[in-house]
Amino acid sequence: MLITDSAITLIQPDDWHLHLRDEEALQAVVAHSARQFRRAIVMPNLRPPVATVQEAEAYRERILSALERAGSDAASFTPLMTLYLTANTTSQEIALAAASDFVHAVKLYPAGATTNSDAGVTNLLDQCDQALAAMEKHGLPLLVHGEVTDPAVDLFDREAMFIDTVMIPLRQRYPALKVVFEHITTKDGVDYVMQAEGPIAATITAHHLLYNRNAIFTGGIRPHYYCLPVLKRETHRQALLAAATSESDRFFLGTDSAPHAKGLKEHSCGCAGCYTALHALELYATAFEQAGRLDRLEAFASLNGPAFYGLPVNTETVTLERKAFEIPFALPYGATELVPLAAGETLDWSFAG
Ligand SMILES: NC(=O)N[C@@H](CC(=O)O)C(=O)O
Ligand SMILES: [Zn+2]
Ligand SMILES: [Zn+2]
Repeated sequence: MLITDSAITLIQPDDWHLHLRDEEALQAVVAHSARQFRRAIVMPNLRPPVATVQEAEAYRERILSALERAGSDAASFTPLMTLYLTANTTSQEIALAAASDFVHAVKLYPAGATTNSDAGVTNLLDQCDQALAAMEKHGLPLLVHGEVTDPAVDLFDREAMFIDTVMIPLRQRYPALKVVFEHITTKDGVDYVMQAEGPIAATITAHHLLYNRNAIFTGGIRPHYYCLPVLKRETHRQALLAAATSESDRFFLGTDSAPHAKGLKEHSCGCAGCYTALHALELYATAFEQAGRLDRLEAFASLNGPAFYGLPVNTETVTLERKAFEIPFALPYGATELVPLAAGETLDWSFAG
């Protein structure tokens, strides 16, 4: 990694948690991720979900075709596919996934926890024993949206509650299962991942490193800062920043870039998700610089993820220049528009390729 007053050059990063959607939405966003990242773990929460290896293969083809249509070099971006865990996921399907060279993980959505999670699992340990045992056996990681869905539990406590009621019993029953605690948002999540035994890691988004929950309510309600798990208080943001910039190799980059049409965000019941694929590395660099730890960006963005997934580190490098980047107010999104996170604001870093 090379850091000067005017630029940072690092091994090309990967995005270990990304929503690419499908059809015209996919077409609108895929080139943004391919511009900055070499690979991305692609979330399977389509409608209907990507639940089988065959469906993942077809989705992968659609992603590669969209890239070509967007004029990107399809060989320069590798979508790493995931399966959506359901009560019907069989151990045979897990074996097929593990044997394939393009499915890299299985995603747990607790039913009702987030966007397109209604096909998800209502009771993980009761419903998914065969699949989890097979994943543990084959070394296929489980990616977890770690929030309980009990409406009686306060929205801001759902991640902490998940650790005690699901994560700990899950990892007791399957101690060799590789688990990624996705988009962690709390000090509780950080503390758990830091001290837990066995194969566990966590992704952290740029928005959870940059903002606390006040961002959702600054001078009025700001739907483009609403995502799940929801932004938390400042003490939690500080814990996330400390973890991301720490010596621990258990934390890595996952944007959770989650596009929703402008009209569905600015709505009486607005969708959860922040769009960051356009300017992901600029946002992460801003957060790491604020912490005075730009020197830790490469490990977080480019080294820790491949190590956990057992994949090679990328060979290309990318450069960020210290040059103002004005975030557009809106981007084309099929027949509608997409509002990127922090639209209209200016960042100190620009991606230079
Ligand atoms: N993060 C979000 O707020 N939304 C994601 C789903 C998810 O990752 O939970 C989406 O698909 O829109
Ligand atoms: Zn999620
Ligand atoms: Zn997500």
